[in-house]
Amino acid sequence: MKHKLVDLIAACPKTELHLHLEGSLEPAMVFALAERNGVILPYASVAELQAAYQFNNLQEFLDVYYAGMSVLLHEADFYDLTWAYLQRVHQDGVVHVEVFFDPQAHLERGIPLATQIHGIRRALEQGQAELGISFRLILSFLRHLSEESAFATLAQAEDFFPLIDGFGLDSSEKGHPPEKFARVFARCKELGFKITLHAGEEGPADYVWQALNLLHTDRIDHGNRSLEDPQLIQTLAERQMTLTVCPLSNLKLRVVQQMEQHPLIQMLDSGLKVTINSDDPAYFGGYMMDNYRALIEALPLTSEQLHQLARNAFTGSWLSPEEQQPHLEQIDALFAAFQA
Ligand code: HPA
Ligand SMILES: [Zn+2]
Repeated sequence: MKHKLVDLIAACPKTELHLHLEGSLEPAMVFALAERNGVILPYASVAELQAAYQFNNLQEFLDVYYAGMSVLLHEADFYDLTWAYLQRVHQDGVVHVEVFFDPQAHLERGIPLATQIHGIRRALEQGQAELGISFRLILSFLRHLSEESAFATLAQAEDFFPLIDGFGLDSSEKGHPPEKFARVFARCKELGFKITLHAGEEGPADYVWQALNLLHTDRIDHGNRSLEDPQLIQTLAERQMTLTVCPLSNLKLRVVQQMEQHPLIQMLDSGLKVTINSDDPAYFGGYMMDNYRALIEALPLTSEQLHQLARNAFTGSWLSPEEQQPHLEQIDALFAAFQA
């Protein structure tokens, strides 16, 4: 039975709404780019690097994540990274992606924004043309840095506004609440951009409240700790706020202790609009279908719940209703055929 549900979701068109491009940097590519760019790595082999992928919390992961991206120097590196990701998720039936990149982490290393954006966009446009994968690109601010740094990055991004679809907030959550960035995100919204904020991954439910009511976010990334606050659950459900949940990430970063304990079904039963995403697939053990497979294995998910998850990914995306429609029709037809 479970394998039939896996086959069903595999056949569906899927969208990924929570993906850090730098988190799709596979160990083999770290080594290939290190060699190409003459970067000396503190690891002797792919296996040794992979052995470092044991995390007790978000910060332990972030330390390895920022170290890993030190091999990204040239436009071609950002292109190769993004193109490898698109080719990989094409195999998983992903037809639309809304991906983050972390420009401050590269600017700090002296990599110009133009280098980053042109490499990423070249791959995204090729993915649209050759793989039929539509996309949105989200510039994410690092919350462990200051709001001034975010404002400076926004100023640098001005020349590239036509190439950017929205702004995000990621990195070390605890001690860096959304309110720290209230002014810069107000400016992003004034400029007409969508925003999506990591909140309630490790940080408290109050950070999710701030993201909603103070920053007027268009989406919540993770949001797991919302479940600690019944009033917040009700508000998120009433507003049909999209939550981008990342099951394998949650397991690897110990947001949940076992996949069997993942609160996904509780979230669905509470009326929350949740979606399935891979976050940093090179570090957390898998891409889109690996996340679905792990959930289907561990939880008593019904086909109705999977249908809801598949639809939420599109209705929670920044595609127009007209762009969503054919994908939703295809999903509905696949589930109707399954249930018949
Ligand atoms: O899961 C994450 N949380 C916060 N920051 C991040 N940066 C990359 N991945 C993550
Ligand atoms: Zn994330």
